[in-house]
Amino acid sequence: MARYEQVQGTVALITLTNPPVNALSAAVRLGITETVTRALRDPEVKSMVICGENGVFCGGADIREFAKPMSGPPLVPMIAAIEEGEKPVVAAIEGAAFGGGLELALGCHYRIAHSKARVGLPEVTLGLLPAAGGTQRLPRLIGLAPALDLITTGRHVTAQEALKLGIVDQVTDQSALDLAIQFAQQVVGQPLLPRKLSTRQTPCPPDVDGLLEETMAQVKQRARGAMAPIACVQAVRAAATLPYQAGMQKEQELMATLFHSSQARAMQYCFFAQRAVGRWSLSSGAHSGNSKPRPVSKVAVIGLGTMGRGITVALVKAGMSVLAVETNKKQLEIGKQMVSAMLKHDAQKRNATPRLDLLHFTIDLLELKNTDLIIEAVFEDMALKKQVFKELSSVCKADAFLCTNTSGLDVDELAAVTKRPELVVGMHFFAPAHVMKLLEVVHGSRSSPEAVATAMHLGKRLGKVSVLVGNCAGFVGNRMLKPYLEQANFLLEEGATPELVDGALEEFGFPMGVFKMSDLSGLDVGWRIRKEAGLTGPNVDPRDPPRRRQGRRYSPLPDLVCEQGRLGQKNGRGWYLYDKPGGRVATPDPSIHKFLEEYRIKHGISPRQIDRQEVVERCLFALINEGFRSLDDGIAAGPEDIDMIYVFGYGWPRHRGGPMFYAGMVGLPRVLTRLEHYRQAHPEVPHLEPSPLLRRLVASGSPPINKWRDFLQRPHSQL
Ligand SMILES: CCCCCCC[C@H](O)CC(=O)SCCNC(=O)CCNC(=O)[C@H](O)C(C)(C)COP(=O)([O-])OP(=O)([O-])OC[C@H]1O[C@@H](n2cnc3c(N)ncnc32)[C@H](O)[C@@H]1OP(=O)([O-])[O-]
Ligand SMILES: NC(=O)c1ccc[n+]([C@@H]2O[C@H](COP(=O)([O-])OP(=O)(O)OC[C@H]3O[C@@H](n4cnc5c(N)ncnc54)[C@H](O)[C@@H]3O)[C@@H](O)[C@H]2O)c1
Repeated sequence: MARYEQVQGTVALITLTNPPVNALSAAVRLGITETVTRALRDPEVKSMVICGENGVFCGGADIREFAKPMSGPPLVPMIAAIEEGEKPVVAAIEGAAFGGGLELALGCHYRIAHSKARVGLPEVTLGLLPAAGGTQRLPRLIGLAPALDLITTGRHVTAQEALKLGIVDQVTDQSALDLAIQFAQQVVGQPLLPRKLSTRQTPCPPDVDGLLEETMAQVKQRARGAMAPIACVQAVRAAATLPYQAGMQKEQELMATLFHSSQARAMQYCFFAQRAVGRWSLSSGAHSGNSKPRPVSKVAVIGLGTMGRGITVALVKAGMSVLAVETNKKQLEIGKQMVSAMLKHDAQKRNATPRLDLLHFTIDLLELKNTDLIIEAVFEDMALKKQVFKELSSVCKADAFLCTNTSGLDVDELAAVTKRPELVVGMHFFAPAHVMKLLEVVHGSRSSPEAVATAMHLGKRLGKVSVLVGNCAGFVGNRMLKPYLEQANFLLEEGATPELVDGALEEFGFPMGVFKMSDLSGLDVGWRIRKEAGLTGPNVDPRDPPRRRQGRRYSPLPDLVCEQGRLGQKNGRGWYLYDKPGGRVATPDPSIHKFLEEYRIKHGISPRQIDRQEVVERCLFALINEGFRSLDDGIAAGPEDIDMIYVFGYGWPRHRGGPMFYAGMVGLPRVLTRLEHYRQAHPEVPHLEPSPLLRRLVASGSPPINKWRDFLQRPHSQL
């Protein structure tokens, strides 16, 4: 797994050969150990170059091995042997050098990178820390502050930035390997000691303690309960305050705690799940391996509201030509100003030029005749969307794909008004669409594999995690959100406050609780949907008691809050009070507390003491329960799809792996028992009735998550 050659007479070339990313499996580590030993012993060899096959240096430790018993030579002594050897070693970095891959390169005495290469220590995103000396060598090389940044965020660094930071010694547009071989010959005989990072002092600012304290405070706030970023700061602190060997000891101790943690398991599950959801399949037998996307170069976006603007920005940033359509000149001008400002702002942050040349604006649908793919983002109104789809079907070229960004309307109903239902799919972006990484691609009953493949591929081009889902009200994400929101409202009725509920959910790891999130989205959005569904407003069945609708318990609290003119952040008053309209700082509002008290008195409810555990269980187990139903209905293909939807679209903390993974961690029998308990206490809430799939899984001994698919009633039936 490591090839050995002698080149240019005196250079030993060691090539890592473990496709696709040359991960440091046991066999690769053995290969490196043996070849380095051979090169050090061979008197003809004066220097060495280490590179990776197929244009990738190394993707780091083999993550798949983490779940198995350790075998093969460990990384730390292997890298130490390279650094301690008395022959210069040059790392030729092409493609990527991540995690253990960069740590291996840091053990080498010199690093040459190709201009397109990227380096980084992303272990923190896997719930770990760089434990092959990365936390000790990188600070010694580039200084305390930049090392803290790189290691606690795990961000990828371009070759140019790596050169600026001093991580690499040279960058080339030509072959990094050729330059490294040349370089390896030139440095023979030069003193090696200064190149051995373990012998250096970490460059530190005068107030080391101040920097470390400040970083720790920031990291804790960002971490939302994740342990790894905190351990990263502790390990890097050791590089600034302890001798190298003691620092290495600290690194190992901290890693030992993280390595077996449930958080690390959750984050590594996310790593593979993110890749697995790209491999979609349909009940027809079509799948990502046998269905080709059609090339798309010209895209149109219909409607430049909140979503249309974000989608347009995302498309332009991906280098695509976009025709943006509005209803009238005034709306078009507003949209144009906003999109241009967003692109300029984004370009400024990246020190780049905004690609305004890719943008075209029109109010004339006839201009769409050459467009390859259209994304509709007009108001959430079925009649309007049908009218738009009918027009699109007649003006666009016959093979153009027609996509809708609807949050939950029936994609089949829209497809039915067109002459090409097979080319209609949902592309459900999340707000803000140029920032959020999730894209739900909705497969209608007549969508062709080519349409699915094209939408999934377009999502990938936009840097999104595309997840294929079936067509039902709310698809997967919003369908599961419904019982979650419902439970939160019930908890308010029963005695909780918005800040108690939000506090519990934020402590769990969400960036914001359900009421803050609703204030941010605008409370009128849900109000409008509930009015249309006949849950509030003039269409309510007059025979329904105030807290019952359509045969089940209903909380009118959100409707009453809207009726008071409290629409959320946009007008400065919602479940919380804001400093100003559009303000972001939420403060608890005594008038909301008073309103809740009066509501309870009016409806004869005696408030109870509600604890955080109940909040988490009622809100999240209800959501998870709906996840099991979505799986059993064939709306979601597998638990990984649901988990990626929640991690990338709804702020589910990655270190808890997603709702379905979390259910497995809590234990399916416990989730079932608690749902049964709450269902008994609230018999009028059908969402709390445990799903048949959950019952089947528990009855079968609660198999691990990767076996759940075997228990589905109708796998993929809606896909
Ligand atoms: C006590 C024990 C002490 C241990 C010491 C630890 C030392 C160290 O600090 C820990 C680490 O290095 S932690 C590691 C730190 N390193 C990282 O976090 C880097 C992780 N990797 C990446 O970020 C990306 O893969 C690249 C950017 C490298 C390539 O991107 P791209 O070109 O878009 O390709 P792609 O689609 O992403 O991947 C292609 C296939 O390769 C697979 N695979 C990839 N890396 C793997 C790995 N390390 N392993 C296994 N497999 C890995 C991937 O799953 C996929 O296969 P699938 O069957 O389809 O699932
Ligand atoms: N806002 C969100 O968080 C969110 C998230 C995901 C999906 N969605 C969905 O995206 C769609 C758009 O939502 P939004 O929040 O951007 O709405 P919005 O009200 O902000 O914008 C809708 C825009 O469509 C324009 N429009 C209306 N009819 C049109 C027509 N015939 N031709 C061209 N333009 C027309 C309007 O002028 C307006 O600018 C909806 O289906 C919504 O459910 C919204």
